[in-house]
Amino acid sequence: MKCYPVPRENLVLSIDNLKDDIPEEYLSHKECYENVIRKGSVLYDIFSELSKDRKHKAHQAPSNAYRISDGIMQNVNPFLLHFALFVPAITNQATPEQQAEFLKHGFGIIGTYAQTELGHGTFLRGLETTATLDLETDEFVLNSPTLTSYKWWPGGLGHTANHCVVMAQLYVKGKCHGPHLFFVQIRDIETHEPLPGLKLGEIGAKMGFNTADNGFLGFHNFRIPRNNMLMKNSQVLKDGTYVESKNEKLTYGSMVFVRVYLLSDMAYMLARAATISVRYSAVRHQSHIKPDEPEVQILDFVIQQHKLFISIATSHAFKICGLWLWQTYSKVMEDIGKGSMDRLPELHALSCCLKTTSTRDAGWLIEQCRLACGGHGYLMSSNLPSLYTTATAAITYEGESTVLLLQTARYLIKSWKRAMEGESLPATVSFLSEYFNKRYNKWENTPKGIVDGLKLVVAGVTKMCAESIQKHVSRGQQYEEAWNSSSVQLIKASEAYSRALLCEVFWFEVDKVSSTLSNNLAVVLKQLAELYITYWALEKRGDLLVYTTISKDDLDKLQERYEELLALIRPNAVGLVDSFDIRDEILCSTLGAYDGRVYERMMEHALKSPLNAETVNQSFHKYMKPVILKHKI
Ligand SMILES: CCCCCCCCCCCCCCCCCCCC(=O)SCCNC(=O)CCNC(=O)[C@H](O)C(C)(C)COP(=O)(O)OP(=O)(O)OC[C@H]1O[C@@H](n2cnc3c(N)ncnc32)[C@H](O)[C@@H]1OP(=O)(O)O
Ligand SMILES: Cc1cc2nc3c(=O)[nH]c(=O)nc-3n(C[C@H](O)[C@H](O)[C@H](O)COP(=O)(O)OP(=O)(O)OC[C@H]3O[C@@H](n4cnc5c(N)ncnc54)[C@H](O)[C@@H]3O)c2cc1C
Repeated sequence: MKCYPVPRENLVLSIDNLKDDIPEEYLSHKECYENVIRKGSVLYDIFSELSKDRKHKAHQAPSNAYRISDGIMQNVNPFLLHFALFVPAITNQATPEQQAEFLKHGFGIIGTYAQTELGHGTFLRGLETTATLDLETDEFVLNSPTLTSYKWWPGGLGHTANHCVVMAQLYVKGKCHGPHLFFVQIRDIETHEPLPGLKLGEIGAKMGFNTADNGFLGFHNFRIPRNNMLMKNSQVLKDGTYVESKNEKLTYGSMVFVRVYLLSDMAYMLARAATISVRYSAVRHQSHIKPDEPEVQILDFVIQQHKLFISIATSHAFKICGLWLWQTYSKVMEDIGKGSMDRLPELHALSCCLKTTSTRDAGWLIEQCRLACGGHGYLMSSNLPSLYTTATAAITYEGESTVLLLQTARYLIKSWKRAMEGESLPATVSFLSEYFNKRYNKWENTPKGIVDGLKLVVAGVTKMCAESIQKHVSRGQQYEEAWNSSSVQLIKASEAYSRALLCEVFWFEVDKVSSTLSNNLAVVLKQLAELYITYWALEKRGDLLVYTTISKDDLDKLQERYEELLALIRPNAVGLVDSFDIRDEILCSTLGAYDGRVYERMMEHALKSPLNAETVNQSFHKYMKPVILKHKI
């Protein structure tokens, strides 16, 4: 076995057979997959060696290896689900004995997380795949009773994984106990052939994520040992006794893990887009500001700064909030390990709204970065289109955004009711109890004043939702109907909550560490945090006018301060994206390379197009010429 030393960027990126002769965009769907498996297998080999001396920890922060693969597999790593969900699901949901058994082959197995079905993605209690206990043989029999019950979407399922964790409805002695997780081998380790009783395949081309190998899987009387049900939280004994979990939602823990991660993931996606677009904007000269002076860097247009600097600030906001949320997650997981689940609802609510806001913001901000680069941003070689399609997939996967915001709203409404009954609330929602005391406080045009104002918006909108639900109930609707009738406002409450959280955590975490930083760094970080908060105060000025005492004059002053901040950040803009420290081989962009040789790189890349291999394409003689000659006058 060829052994690699600990991979560092320069080592991994120096491995020759990890480079592409032909840009990925010129390969077929099948060639793309084969190419990414070729490269992914080299990386998988390196990580396997690296990880041999490390036990699979339940919740390990993403190593920078995850980032290196971004440069090598510009689209998506088909092994990603193995690391992102398959292993965490086992370490999070299986007993220690099961973990030892299922993970004994280490990286000898490649897994995925098979939960979504053709007919159900959001409503997990509606999943149709069944796992029925056979007492006589001490096995579960897995079945896909309908076409809609086929697993559909799991990454790596089509042709890569040989194992998966399957979410299926547990049936014991004729009784359904709801969705549970099962460890299932789906392909022969040696031949990679699908095991008998399975129908496996790939779901076809997508708008992006095309090397993720998302697949489908159908079961026909497929048998697994009873011990293959992940039994950390609930158990099925040999005699068929079902032992309930202390909290049935613990089964959903793997999804919380990824949602928490995605905040940091989006920070990195945005850092790449900001690096590309800001560097390009420093190179690109176009038009004049003063008619009698040369064409300017487009970065000198204030509106260009308005489009781009929010992405720099947002990347830092997501990074800092991602660390904060990760610490919360780790603490809650530790508490659960000690038997306390008190903070699980709070963690679920936080992860739902922050995952949604970070993925949505990453999507539209990356698109804004692309548009700010004009036509050249539309080239695949800029890497902005791929960043966009990869980031926006996250708005849907791991919990569709609308659905997750409604989950957070559920928590806000519960918290509001507790606040109105005088109960004490967790720190992340305690502001709800202070609404009536602070509603008419004098507005302060400071970052803290804005954060307080955004919290008043959350409380005010939540109050309005609670009143709306009550109104519908008093008119005869059931609670669930009243909830549905109020859902437009409920989404608004969650969105406001998420924004207030991001502003608060960003500002106070930066403020907290600023005394430990060099003065220059502290100044610039605070400028970014203030820019972020002021940007969103201006974006949400309508809500602030309704729920706080902010005045038109205050808003005018905020607009002035915002424009001052753009000017203050302008001299450091290129330095700020350089400080993301993303090397060219990972940035993969003709527009964003560190040396600024944009036009030369664009031409070099264009000449790699297969169409440029000859001056006259054969289609001229085969198709065009006969028509031209026929109609030639
Ligand atoms: C090469 C080296 C790599 C190294 C990598 C390292 C890791 C990097 C990872 C980061 C990148 C990740 C990239 C991933 C790529 C793609 C992955 C995509 C995977 C998927 O998409 S998996 C499938 C995801 N599917 C979902 O999220 C489904 C969403 N639906 C649900 O969650 C539930 O159905 C829903 C909507 C919550 C409703 O469930 P239901 O049972 O109906 O719940 P109720 O609404 O009735 O509420 C009941 C009650 O339960 C609470 N609840 C619900 N969910 C949870 C939860 N997850 N945790 C805790 N509590 C939960 C809810 O709050 C309610 O509580 P009440 O007290 O209010 O009753
Ligand atoms: C790129 C990608 C990778 C994926 N990888 C995986 C994977 O590895 N493993 C896996 O198991 N799954 C995976 N998924 C599936 C993903 O988790 C689901 O697509 C997601 O959970 C949404 O479910 P759905 O697509 O069935 O949409 P549905 O649940 O059908 O929702 C469709 C729309 O209906 C509305 N809606 C649904 N429920 C409600 C509600 N309660 N209230 C209000 N509106 C509602 C929402 O607007 C929603 O957008 C992946 C998906 C994508 C796009």
